[in-house]
Amino acid sequence: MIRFENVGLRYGMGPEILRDITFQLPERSFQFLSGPSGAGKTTLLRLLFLSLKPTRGLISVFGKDRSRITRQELPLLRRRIGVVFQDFRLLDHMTTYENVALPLRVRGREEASYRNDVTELLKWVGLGERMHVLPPVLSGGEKQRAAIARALIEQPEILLADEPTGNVDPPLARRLLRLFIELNRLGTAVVIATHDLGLMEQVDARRMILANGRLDIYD
Ligand SMILES: Nc1ncnc2c1ncn2[C@@H]1O[C@H](COP(=O)(O)OP(=O)(O)OP(=O)(O)O)[C@@H](O)[C@H]1O
Repeated sequence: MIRFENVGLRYGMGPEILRDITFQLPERSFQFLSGPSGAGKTTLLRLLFLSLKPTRGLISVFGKDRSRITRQELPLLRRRIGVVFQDFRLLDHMTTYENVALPLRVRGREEASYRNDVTELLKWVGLGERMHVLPPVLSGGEKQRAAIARALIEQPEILLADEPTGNVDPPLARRLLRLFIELNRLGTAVVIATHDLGLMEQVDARRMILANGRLDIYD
């Protein structure tokens, strides 16, 4: 679904953060992305989410050459990729339910057409009882799950999660991981960026390790 060939990235005139990155993200795959702090994990996720352009190399997304994707085409392609950001990016003045429903509302969908889907998804992530509260009242783990639900509401083909277990205790981290595994079983390709070796040991999945700008892949 996504292919990188000899991709390089630098911010402005700075040093090359990513160098000669080559890998594929197959349909229905499950992979971890790891590496020391500052190695470029978030940067690589931003390239996958089409919010950055590579400074060299080729990226192909759903069969399209990244360099030929127009601004008009971006929203439609991004809808096929769900992202859970490190800082959640929930809107504090909207309830959990409204945050999750927002991508659909923005598209002009009638609430009656999605109310059930949003409610079911919130139950699935364990927030059935918390859907009418505002994010500032949620715990870190609850915010995390709300952000996951929002990323999934449009049934993306790929889910990218940046340190999804960064702020939660080990039992909740295991629960989130089970959620990602279940999602993957249902057909979504999952990429989890994490420092957490313990988390990676719990799943037999491909590991992509970034170090010094390069990517090593362990199947
Ligand atoms: N917008 C930006 N402008 C300039 N440099 C940036 C920008 N974003 C990130 N960097 C630099 O790129 C490098 C990689 O950062 P990135 O956030 O991708 O790493 P990371 O592996 O996700 O780190 P962490 O594990 O700490 O989140 C760092 O040296 C960082 O300072």
